[in-house]
Amino acid sequence: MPDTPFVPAPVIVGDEPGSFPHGVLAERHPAIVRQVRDAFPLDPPRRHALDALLASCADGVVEPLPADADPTGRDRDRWARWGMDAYAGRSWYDVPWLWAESHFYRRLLDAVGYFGPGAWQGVDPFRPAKLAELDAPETDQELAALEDLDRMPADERGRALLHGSLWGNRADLGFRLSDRGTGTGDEAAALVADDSDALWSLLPVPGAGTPDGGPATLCLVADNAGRELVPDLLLVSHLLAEGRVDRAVLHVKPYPYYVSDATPTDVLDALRRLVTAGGAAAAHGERLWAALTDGRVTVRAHPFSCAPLPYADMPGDLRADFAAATVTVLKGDLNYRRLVGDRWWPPTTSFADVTGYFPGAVAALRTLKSDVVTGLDAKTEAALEASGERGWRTSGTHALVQVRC
Ligand SMILES: O=P(O)(O)OC[C@H]1O[C@](O)(CO)[C@@H](O)[C@@H]1O
Repeated sequence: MPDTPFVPAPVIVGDEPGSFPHGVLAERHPAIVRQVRDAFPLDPPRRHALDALLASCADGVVEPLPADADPTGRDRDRWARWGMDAYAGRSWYDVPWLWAESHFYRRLLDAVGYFGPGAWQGVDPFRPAKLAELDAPETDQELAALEDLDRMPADERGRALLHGSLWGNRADLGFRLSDRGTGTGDEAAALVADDSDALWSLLPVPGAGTPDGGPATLCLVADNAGRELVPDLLLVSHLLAEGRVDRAVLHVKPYPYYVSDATPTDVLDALRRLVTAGGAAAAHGERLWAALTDGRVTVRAHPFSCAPLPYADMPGDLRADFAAATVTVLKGDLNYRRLVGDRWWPPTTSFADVTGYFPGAVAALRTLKSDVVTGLDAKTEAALEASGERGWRTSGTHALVQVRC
């Protein structure tokens, strides 16, 4: 914990035209609604509901969830606890951006009938795009590259797979057998912070023992399905194979979220993709299949994974899960925003300080796709600002590995 309390920076809201958050609310969300409307032969009630959401995105206010928002009413209660009463009736642009974005996805699922009853219950509106990504020829190529990876020394292979998982967050598997993939070329230069040595030291090979001498458990809080989840699974498989972890808990979303976020169904799709790929990819898939079967790997879809709140507000059972892990690795931009708080932190704000509340060791693997960043040294920040690259915070061209032990 920090010795001196730090002053939280302002929470990000999307009220400034021309800003990145404003663009997401004003342009990206309507585009997502149109994409979903075009992807399915939805019936008139659902098309009207999507049109109403489109109108609301343009100039509307946050509305309470309808009485039939979910069959049990439990999700409605959760949203009440998560701030609905405070934000209902206010403009999407005036409430915390994280809250507004998360709520948008909840409304979208309502509009398409995801929570039922009816034929559309449980139909993931983003599934066609997720499956197309898994079936893309690029995925074949990336899985084929695993054959060469298998011939590398284990440490090098581990680093390549870590970078694959990291850059997979840009939907770009990074374990290609080039300088980029192994982190010694362009992609290494694109790292604005790199604590990967600290991460490896938390998960030593057997014999060196875990820091507390007990079995090593990895919590991996996944982000996107498809071409991010595949390298995440490969990394877990590698860590199991090397004995660096004995168990892994994979946290995914309980329902479709932020377009491509992974759900339990997406885990099964990715696993099947590996198992049926043949060669080295299938060996990874089979290892994971066995580990799921005997309980060394478990999948959790905690409701808080779709909460519009920072992890600082996590409930006790989730806190206990993370506390029991040797290290919790959070993937992606959204998880990073929730980990450090979706705030206008000065980039040199200490990552250790802002994550001091998190139970146990924590690592972030993220490409930068929003304004939030912490833990940069002053030299790196100055170089990025001087580079003239306006989008370094938001374009996904830069990445970070940050660890708080
Ligand atoms: O998939 P990731 O890495 O979590 O990124 C999602 C990011 O995309 C956005 O939804 C829009 O760019 C951000 O708000 C969010 O942080």
